[in-house]
Amino acid sequence: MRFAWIDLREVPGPQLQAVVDAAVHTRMAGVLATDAELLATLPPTVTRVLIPGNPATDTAKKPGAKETKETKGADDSKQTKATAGAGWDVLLRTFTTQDELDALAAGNRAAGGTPTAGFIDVRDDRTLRLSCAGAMALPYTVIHFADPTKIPLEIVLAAAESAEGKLLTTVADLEEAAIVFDVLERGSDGILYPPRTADEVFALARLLEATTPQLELATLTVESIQHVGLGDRVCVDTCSHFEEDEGILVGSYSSGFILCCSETHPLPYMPTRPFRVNAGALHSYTLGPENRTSYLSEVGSGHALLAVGADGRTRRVVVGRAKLESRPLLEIRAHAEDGQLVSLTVQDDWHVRVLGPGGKVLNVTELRTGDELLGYLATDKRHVGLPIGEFCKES
Ligand SMILES: O=C(O)C(=O)C[C@@H](O)[C@H](O)[C@H](O)COP(=O)(O)O
Repeated sequence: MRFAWIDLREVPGPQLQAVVDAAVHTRMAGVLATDAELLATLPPTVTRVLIPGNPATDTAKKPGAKETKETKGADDSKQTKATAGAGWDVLLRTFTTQDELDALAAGNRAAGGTPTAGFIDVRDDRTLRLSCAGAMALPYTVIHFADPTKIPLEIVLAAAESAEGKLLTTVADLEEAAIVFDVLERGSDGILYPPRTADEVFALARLLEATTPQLELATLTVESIQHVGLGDRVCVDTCSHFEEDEGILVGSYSSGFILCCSETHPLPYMPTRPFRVNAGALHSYTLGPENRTSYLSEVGSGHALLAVGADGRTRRVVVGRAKLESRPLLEIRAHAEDGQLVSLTVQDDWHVRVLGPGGKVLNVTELRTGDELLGYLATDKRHVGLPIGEFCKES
Protein backbone atom coordinates (compact mmCIF):
# COMPACT_ATOMS: atom_id res chain seq x y z
CA MET A 1 0.00 0.00 0.00
CA ARG A 2 1.58 3.28 -1.13
CA PHE A 3 1.98 5.96 1.51
CA ALA A 4 3.35 9.45 2.07
CA TRP A 5 5.14 11.41 4.74
CA ILE A 6 4.26 15.08 4.72
CA ASP A 7 7.34 17.27 4.98
CA LEU A 8 6.45 20.40 6.95
CA ARG A 9 9.79 22.14 6.55
CA GLU A 10 8.82 24.33 3.61
CA VAL A 11 5.21 25.02 4.51
CA PRO A 12 4.69 28.79 4.76
CA GLY A 13 3.93 29.79 8.39
CA PRO A 14 0.32 30.91 7.83
CA GLN A 15 -0.47 27.58 6.11
CA LEU A 16 1.20 25.34 8.68
CA GLN A 17 -1.79 24.49 10.89
CA ALA A 18 -4.06 23.87 7.89
CA VAL A 19 -1.48 21.53 6.33
CA VAL A 20 -1.05 19.63 9.61
CA ASP A 21 -4.84 19.33 9.97
CA ALA A 22 -5.14 18.11 6.36
CA ALA A 23 -2.40 15.51 6.92
CA VAL A 24 -4.18 14.19 10.01
CA HIS A 25 -7.63 14.34 8.40
CA THR A 26 -6.53 12.46 5.28
CA ARG A 27 -4.68 9.90 7.43
CA MET A 28 -1.28 10.47 5.89
CA ALA A 29 1.15 7.82 7.12
CA GLY A 30 3.67 10.26 8.52
CA VAL A 31 4.55 13.88 9.20
CA LEU A 32 8.14 15.06 9.18
CA ALA A 33 9.32 18.19 10.98
CA THR A 34 12.28 19.71 12.76
CA ASP A 35 10.03 20.79 15.63
CA ALA A 36 9.53 18.02 18.22
CA GLU A 37 6.98 20.11 20.12
CA LEU A 38 4.81 20.33 17.01
CA LEU A 39 5.15 16.60 16.38
CA ALA A 40 4.10 15.90 19.96
CA THR A 41 0.70 17.47 19.24
CA LEU A 42 -0.10 14.90 16.53
CA PRO A 43 -2.39 11.91 17.16
CA PRO A 44 -1.06 8.33 17.21
CA THR A 45 -2.56 7.65 13.76
CA VAL A 46 0.42 9.53 12.28
CA THR A 47 4.06 8.42 12.36
CA ARG A 48 5.90 11.46 13.73
CA VAL A 49 9.26 11.81 12.08
CA LEU A 50 11.80 14.16 13.63
CA ILE A 51 14.59 15.43 11.46
CA PRO A 52 17.48 17.23 13.06
CA GLY A 53 17.76 20.26 10.79
CA ASN A 54 18.08 19.81 7.07
CA PRO A 55 18.84 16.19 6.08
CA ALA A 56 21.07 17.39 3.29
CA THR A 57 23.32 19.10 5.81
CA ASP A 58 22.29 17.25 8.98
CA THR A 59 23.10 20.00 11.47
CA ALA A 60 23.92 17.58 14.26
CA LYS A 61 26.85 16.32 12.21
CA LYS A 62 28.26 19.64 11.08
CA PRO A 63 30.85 21.16 13.35
CA GLY A 64 29.59 24.49 14.60
CA ALA A 65 26.05 23.82 13.38
CA LYS A 66 23.29 25.03 15.65
CA GLU A 67 21.69 22.27 17.69
CA THR A 68 18.12 22.48 18.91
CA LYS A 69 17.11 21.11 22.26
CA GLU A 70 15.32 18.30 20.45
CA THR A 71 18.26 17.17 18.35
CA LYS A 72 20.86 17.57 21.05
CA GLY A 73 22.15 14.12 21.72
CA ALA A 74 20.44 12.65 18.64
CA ASP A 75 23.86 12.02 17.19
CA ASP A 76 24.59 8.77 18.90
CA SER A 77 22.20 5.88 18.95
CA LYS A 78 22.47 5.33 22.70
CA GLN A 79 21.33 8.86 23.44
CA THR A 80 18.65 8.59 20.76
CA LYS A 81 17.22 5.58 22.56
CA ALA A 82 17.08 7.65 25.72
CA THR A 83 14.81 10.18 24.02
CA ALA A 84 12.26 7.58 22.85
CA GLY A 85 8.71 8.76 23.43
CA ALA A 86 9.75 12.42 23.62
CA GLY A 87 7.26 13.41 20.93
CA TRP A 88 8.38 11.54 17.84
CA ASP A 89 8.24 7.96 16.58
CA VAL A 90 11.09 7.92 14.07
CA LEU A 91 14.29 9.92 13.94
CA LEU A 92 15.57 10.61 10.44
CA ARG A 93 19.35 10.85 10.12
CA THR A 94 21.54 11.46 7.11
CA PHE A 95 24.15 8.88 6.17
CA THR A 96 26.86 9.55 3.63
CA THR A 97 29.27 6.63 4.26
CA GLN A 98 29.04 2.91 4.99
CA ASP A 99 30.33 3.58 8.53
CA GLU A 100 27.51 6.02 9.21
CA LEU A 101 24.98 3.53 7.80
CA ASP A 102 26.43 0.75 9.98
CA ALA A 103 26.09 2.99 13.04
CA LEU A 104 22.42 3.69 12.26
CA ALA A 105 21.72 0.00 11.68
CA ALA A 106 23.54 -0.97 14.90
CA GLY A 107 21.51 1.62 16.85
CA ASN A 108 18.30 0.09 15.49
CA ARG A 109 19.41 -3.41 16.51
CA ALA A 110 19.86 -2.32 20.13
CA ALA A 111 16.70 -3.16 22.06
CA GLY A 112 13.92 -0.60 22.64
CA GLY A 113 13.76 3.05 21.76
CA THR A 114 12.89 5.08 18.72
CA PRO A 115 13.75 3.63 15.30
CA THR A 116 16.18 5.63 13.24
CA ALA A 117 15.52 6.05 9.54
CA GLY A 118 18.21 7.00 7.04
CA PHE A 119 18.28 9.85 4.58
CA ILE A 120 20.65 9.73 1.63
CA ASP A 121 21.27 12.06 -1.27
CA VAL A 122 22.03 9.95 -4.37
CA ARG A 123 24.22 11.82 -6.83
CA ASP A 124 26.71 9.25 -8.15
CA ASP A 125 27.43 5.54 -8.29
CA ARG A 126 28.91 5.42 -4.77
CA THR A 127 25.87 7.03 -3.13
CA LEU A 128 23.56 4.88 -5.28
CA ARG A 129 25.22 1.72 -3.96
CA LEU A 130 25.09 3.10 -0.43
CA SER A 131 21.36 3.83 -0.82
CA CYS A 132 20.81 0.17 -1.86
CA ALA A 133 22.65 -0.96 1.29
CA GLY A 134 20.55 1.45 3.38
CA ALA A 135 17.32 0.11 1.89
CA MET A 136 18.36 -3.41 2.96
CA ALA A 137 19.44 -2.42 6.48
CA LEU A 138 17.10 0.26 7.79
CA PRO A 139 13.42 0.33 8.74
CA TYR A 140 12.93 3.39 6.49
CA THR A 141 15.29 4.78 3.87
CA VAL A 142 14.45 8.18 2.42
CA ILE A 143 16.24 8.88 -0.84
CA HIS A 144 16.67 12.13 -2.68
CA PHE A 145 17.83 11.59 -6.26
CA ALA A 146 19.83 14.57 -7.47
CA ASP A 147 19.16 13.89 -11.15
CA PRO A 148 15.72 13.82 -12.78
CA THR A 149 16.20 10.29 -14.22
CA LYS A 150 14.30 7.49 -12.49
CA ILE A 151 16.82 4.79 -13.49
CA PRO A 152 18.65 5.00 -10.12
CA LEU A 153 15.32 4.42 -8.36
CA GLU A 154 14.78 1.33 -10.53
CA ILE A 155 18.17 0.06 -9.39
CA VAL A 156 17.38 0.60 -5.71
CA LEU A 157 13.96 -1.05 -6.10
CA ALA A 158 15.52 -4.10 -7.72
CA ALA A 159 18.35 -4.29 -5.15
CA ALA A 160 15.95 -3.96 -2.23
CA GLU A 161 13.28 -6.32 -3.59
CA SER A 162 13.56 -8.57 -0.51
CA ALA A 163 14.06 -5.76 2.03
CA GLU A 164 11.82 -5.58 5.07
CA GLY A 165 12.25 -1.85 5.44
CA LYS A 166 10.29 0.78 3.54
CA LEU A 167 11.71 2.93 0.80
CA LEU A 168 10.60 6.54 0.46
CA THR A 169 11.54 8.82 -2.41
CA THR A 170 11.52 12.60 -2.13
CA VAL A 171 9.32 14.24 -4.76
CA ALA A 172 8.91 17.87 -5.72
CA ASP A 173 5.27 17.73 -6.76
CA LEU A 174 2.30 15.48 -7.44
CA GLU A 175 3.30 14.85 -11.04
CA GLU A 176 6.60 13.40 -9.86
CA ALA A 177 4.79 11.45 -7.12
CA ALA A 178 2.60 9.70 -9.72
CA ILE A 179 5.70 8.75 -11.75
CA VAL A 180 7.66 7.52 -8.72
CA PHE A 181 4.78 5.22 -7.71
CA ASP A 182 4.87 3.57 -11.15
CA VAL A 183 8.63 3.04 -11.54
CA LEU A 184 9.34 -0.67 -12.16
CA GLU A 185 5.57 -1.22 -11.87
CA ARG A 186 5.49 -1.42 -8.08
CA GLY A 187 7.22 1.90 -7.43
CA SER A 188 8.64 3.35 -4.26
CA ASP A 189 6.75 2.23 -1.13
CA GLY A 190 6.29 5.81 -0.11
CA ILE A 191 7.13 9.38 -0.88
CA LEU A 192 8.32 12.37 1.13
CA TYR A 193 6.15 15.21 -0.12
CA PRO A 194 6.61 18.92 0.60
CA PRO A 195 3.17 20.58 0.28
CA ARG A 196 2.73 24.34 0.41
CA THR A 197 -0.99 24.27 1.14
CA ALA A 198 -3.66 22.01 2.60
CA ASP A 199 -5.18 21.64 -0.88
CA GLU A 200 -1.98 19.97 -2.04
CA VAL A 201 -2.33 17.46 0.80
CA PHE A 202 -5.90 16.69 -0.26
CA ALA A 203 -4.76 16.25 -3.89
CA LEU A 204 -2.05 13.86 -2.71
CA ALA A 205 -4.66 11.87 -0.74
CA ARG A 206 -6.68 11.44 -3.95
CA LEU A 207 -3.56 10.23 -5.76
CA LEU A 208 -2.79 7.70 -3.02
CA GLU A 209 -6.34 6.35 -3.14
CA ALA A 210 -6.33 5.96 -6.92
CA THR A 211 -6.69 2.22 -7.25
CA THR A 212 -9.03 0.41 -9.59
CA PRO A 213 -11.82 -1.80 -8.22
CA GLN A 214 -12.45 -5.52 -8.41
CA LEU A 215 -15.61 -5.85 -10.49
CA GLU A 216 -18.27 -8.47 -10.08
CA LEU A 217 -18.80 -9.73 -13.60
CA ALA A 218 -22.14 -11.22 -14.63
CA THR A 219 -22.79 -14.17 -16.89
CA LEU A 220 -24.97 -13.05 -19.80
CA THR A 221 -26.88 -15.31 -22.14
CA VAL A 222 -26.91 -14.55 -25.86
CA GLU A 223 -30.40 -13.86 -27.22
CA SER A 224 -29.52 -13.00 -30.80
CA ILE A 225 -26.92 -11.76 -33.19
CA GLN A 226 -27.97 -9.62 -36.13
CA HIS A 227 -26.06 -8.30 -39.12
CA VAL A 228 -26.88 -4.58 -39.13
CA GLY A 229 -24.83 -3.26 -42.04
CA LEU A 230 -22.11 -0.68 -42.48
CA GLY A 231 -21.06 1.60 -39.64
CA ASP A 232 -18.00 2.90 -37.88
CA ARG A 233 -16.16 0.83 -35.34
CA VAL A 234 -13.27 1.73 -33.06
CA CYS A 235 -10.14 -0.31 -32.38
CA VAL A 236 -8.76 0.85 -29.03
CA ASP A 237 -4.97 0.57 -29.08
CA THR A 238 -3.61 0.88 -25.57
CA CYS A 239 -0.05 1.39 -24.30
CA SER A 240 -0.30 -1.91 -22.41
CA HIS A 241 0.03 -5.57 -23.23
CA PHE A 242 -3.25 -7.34 -22.46
CA GLU A 243 -3.37 -10.66 -20.67
CA GLU A 244 -5.09 -13.50 -22.52
CA ASP A 245 -8.24 -13.24 -20.40
CA GLU A 246 -8.35 -9.46 -20.41
CA GLY A 247 -10.27 -6.94 -22.43
CA ILE A 248 -12.40 -3.85 -21.97
CA LEU A 249 -16.07 -3.51 -21.10
CA VAL A 250 -18.18 -2.10 -23.92
CA GLY A 251 -21.93 -1.73 -24.36
CA SER A 252 -24.60 0.25 -26.14
CA TYR A 253 -26.49 0.93 -22.91
CA SER A 254 -25.06 2.52 -19.78
CA SER A 255 -26.61 -0.31 -17.74
CA GLY A 256 -24.73 -3.21 -19.28
CA PHE A 257 -21.38 -4.03 -20.86
CA ILE A 258 -19.84 -7.07 -22.55
CA LEU A 259 -16.18 -8.00 -22.02
CA CYS A 260 -14.53 -7.49 -25.41
CA CYS A 261 -11.40 -9.54 -25.92
CA SER A 262 -8.03 -8.10 -26.91
CA GLU A 263 -6.20 -9.28 -30.02
CA THR A 264 -3.78 -11.29 -27.85
CA HIS A 265 -4.89 -14.62 -29.27
CA PRO A 266 -3.54 -15.73 -32.66
CA LEU A 267 -5.71 -15.45 -35.75
CA PRO A 268 -4.97 -17.06 -39.12
CA TYR A 269 -4.93 -13.95 -41.30
CA MET A 270 -3.52 -11.25 -39.06
CA PRO A 271 -0.60 -10.96 -36.66
CA THR A 272 -1.65 -10.49 -33.03
CA ARG A 273 -2.04 -6.95 -31.72
CA PRO A 274 -1.82 -7.63 -27.96
CA PHE A 275 -2.31 -3.95 -27.18
CA ARG A 276 -5.63 -3.72 -29.09
CA VAL A 277 -9.30 -4.33 -28.49
CA ASN A 278 -11.49 -4.21 -31.58
CA ALA A 279 -14.10 -2.72 -29.34
CA GLY A 280 -17.33 -1.78 -31.02
CA ALA A 281 -19.28 0.87 -32.83
CA LEU A 282 -18.35 4.44 -32.03
CA HIS A 283 -21.56 5.24 -30.08
CA SER A 284 -20.70 2.53 -27.49
CA TYR A 285 -19.92 3.20 -23.88
CA THR A 286 -16.75 1.82 -22.34
CA LEU A 287 -16.12 1.73 -18.62
CA GLY A 288 -13.10 3.66 -17.33
CA PRO A 289 -11.48 4.32 -13.95
CA GLU A 290 -13.45 6.04 -11.16
CA ASN A 291 -16.76 4.69 -12.47
CA ARG A 292 -16.73 7.01 -15.49
CA THR A 293 -17.83 5.92 -18.91
CA SER A 294 -16.60 7.29 -22.23
CA TYR A 295 -18.07 6.99 -25.69
CA LEU A 296 -15.74 5.11 -28.00
CA SER A 297 -16.02 8.19 -30.25
CA GLU A 298 -14.18 10.26 -27.62
CA VAL A 299 -11.53 7.72 -26.70
CA GLY A 300 -8.11 8.75 -28.00
CA SER A 301 -4.45 9.12 -27.22
CA GLY A 302 -3.83 9.73 -23.51
CA HIS A 303 -7.33 8.59 -22.41
CA ALA A 304 -7.42 6.23 -19.38
CA LEU A 305 -9.51 3.07 -19.59
CA LEU A 306 -10.03 -0.04 -17.46
CA ALA A 307 -8.54 -3.33 -18.55
CA VAL A 308 -10.75 -6.03 -17.05
CA GLY A 309 -9.88 -9.68 -16.50
CA ALA A 310 -12.30 -12.59 -16.70
CA ASP A 311 -12.11 -12.84 -12.90
CA GLY A 312 -13.13 -9.20 -12.47
CA ARG A 313 -9.67 -7.80 -11.69
CA THR A 314 -9.04 -4.40 -13.19
CA ARG A 315 -6.14 -2.11 -13.97
CA ARG A 316 -5.77 1.31 -15.49
CA VAL A 317 -4.49 1.36 -19.06
CA VAL A 318 -3.75 4.35 -21.22
CA VAL A 319 -4.85 4.64 -24.83
CA GLY A 320 -2.08 5.22 -27.34
CA ARG A 321 -4.39 5.57 -30.35
CA ALA A 322 -7.95 4.86 -31.42
CA LYS A 323 -8.62 3.66 -34.97
CA LEU A 324 -11.99 4.48 -36.41
CA GLU A 325 -12.84 2.63 -39.63
CA SER A 326 -16.03 1.78 -41.48
CA ARG A 327 -16.87 -1.90 -41.38
CA PRO A 328 -19.93 -4.18 -41.52
CA LEU A 329 -21.46 -4.34 -38.05
CA LEU A 330 -23.13 -7.03 -35.95
CA GLU A 331 -25.44 -6.44 -32.99
CA ILE A 332 -25.14 -8.91 -30.10
CA ARG A 333 -28.07 -8.98 -27.69
CA ALA A 334 -27.72 -10.81 -24.41
CA HIS A 335 -29.59 -10.81 -21.13
CA ALA A 336 -28.63 -11.12 -17.51
CA GLU A 337 -30.16 -13.63 -15.10
CA ASP A 338 -32.82 -11.10 -14.08
CA GLY A 339 -33.72 -10.42 -17.71
CA GLN A 340 -31.81 -7.15 -18.06
CA LEU A 341 -30.95 -6.56 -21.73
CA VAL A 342 -27.38 -5.81 -22.79
CA SER A 343 -26.53 -4.83 -26.35
CA LEU A 344 -23.19 -4.52 -28.09
CA THR A 345 -22.54 -3.61 -31.71
CA VAL A 346 -19.19 -4.81 -33.01
CA GLN A 347 -17.43 -5.33 -36.32
CA ASP A 348 -19.17 -8.14 -38.17
CA ASP A 349 -16.21 -10.43 -38.58
CA TRP A 350 -15.10 -13.83 -37.35
CA HIS A 351 -11.81 -12.24 -36.19
CA VAL A 352 -13.62 -10.11 -33.60
CA ARG A 353 -13.96 -11.74 -30.20
CA VAL A 354 -15.60 -11.45 -26.81
CA LEU A 355 -14.90 -13.37 -23.61
CA GLY A 356 -17.05 -15.95 -21.90
CA PRO A 357 -16.93 -17.43 -18.37
CA GLY A 358 -13.45 -18.65 -17.44
CA GLY A 359 -11.92 -16.42 -20.12
CA LYS A 360 -13.27 -18.52 -23.00
CA VAL A 361 -12.50 -16.76 -26.29
CA LEU A 362 -15.56 -16.51 -28.56
CA ASN A 363 -15.63 -15.34 -32.17
CA VAL A 364 -18.60 -12.99 -32.46
CA THR A 365 -19.95 -14.33 -35.73
CA GLU A 366 -20.17 -17.81 -34.24
CA LEU A 367 -22.25 -16.82 -31.22
CA ARG A 368 -25.51 -18.70 -30.90
CA THR A 369 -28.62 -18.21 -28.77
CA GLY A 370 -27.93 -19.60 -25.31
CA ASP A 371 -24.15 -19.03 -25.40
CA GLU A 372 -22.72 -17.47 -22.24
CA LEU A 373 -20.72 -14.23 -22.21
CA LEU A 374 -19.04 -12.26 -19.48
CA GLY A 375 -20.41 -8.81 -18.81
CA TYR A 376 -20.89 -6.12 -16.22
CA LEU A 377 -24.22 -4.72 -15.09
CA ALA A 378 -24.50 -1.18 -13.78
CA THR A 379 -27.41 0.57 -12.12
CA ASP A 380 -26.17 4.12 -12.78
CA LYS A 381 -27.57 6.25 -15.53
CA ARG A 382 -25.00 8.52 -17.15
CA HIS A 383 -24.67 12.19 -17.87
CA VAL A 384 -21.41 13.14 -19.63
CA GLY A 385 -19.98 9.86 -18.40
CA LEU A 386 -20.73 10.56 -14.75
CA PRO A 387 -23.15 8.41 -12.74
CA ILE A 388 -26.44 10.22 -12.13
CA GLY A 389 -29.71 9.23 -10.50
CA GLU A 390 -32.22 10.28 -13.16
CA PHE A 391 -34.87 8.71 -15.36
CA CYS A 392 -33.25 7.63 -18.61
CA LYS A 393 -34.49 4.81 -20.80
CA GLU A 394 -32.13 3.39 -23.40
CA SER A 395 -33.22 0.97 -26.12
O1 LIG B 1 -11.01 -4.52 -39.75
C1 LIG B 1 -9.99 -5.05 -40.09
O2 LIG B 1 -9.47 -4.79 -41.17
C2 LIG B 1 -9.35 -6.04 -39.25
O3 LIG B 1 -8.55 -6.79 -39.72
C3 LIG B 1 -9.63 -6.12 -37.81
C4 LIG B 1 -8.73 -5.39 -36.87
O4 LIG B 1 -9.05 -5.77 -35.59
C5 LIG B 1 -7.24 -5.56 -37.14
O5 LIG B 1 -6.46 -5.62 -35.99
C6 LIG B 1 -6.74 -4.38 -37.88
O6 LIG B 1 -7.57 -3.84 -38.80
C7 LIG B 1 -5.35 -4.55 -38.44
O7 LIG B 1 -4.93 -3.30 -38.85
P1 LIG B 1 -3.46 -2.79 -38.63
O8 LIG B 1 -3.51 -1.37 -39.11
O9 LIG B 1 -3.09 -2.91 -37.21
O10 LIG B 1 -2.62 -3.64 -39.54
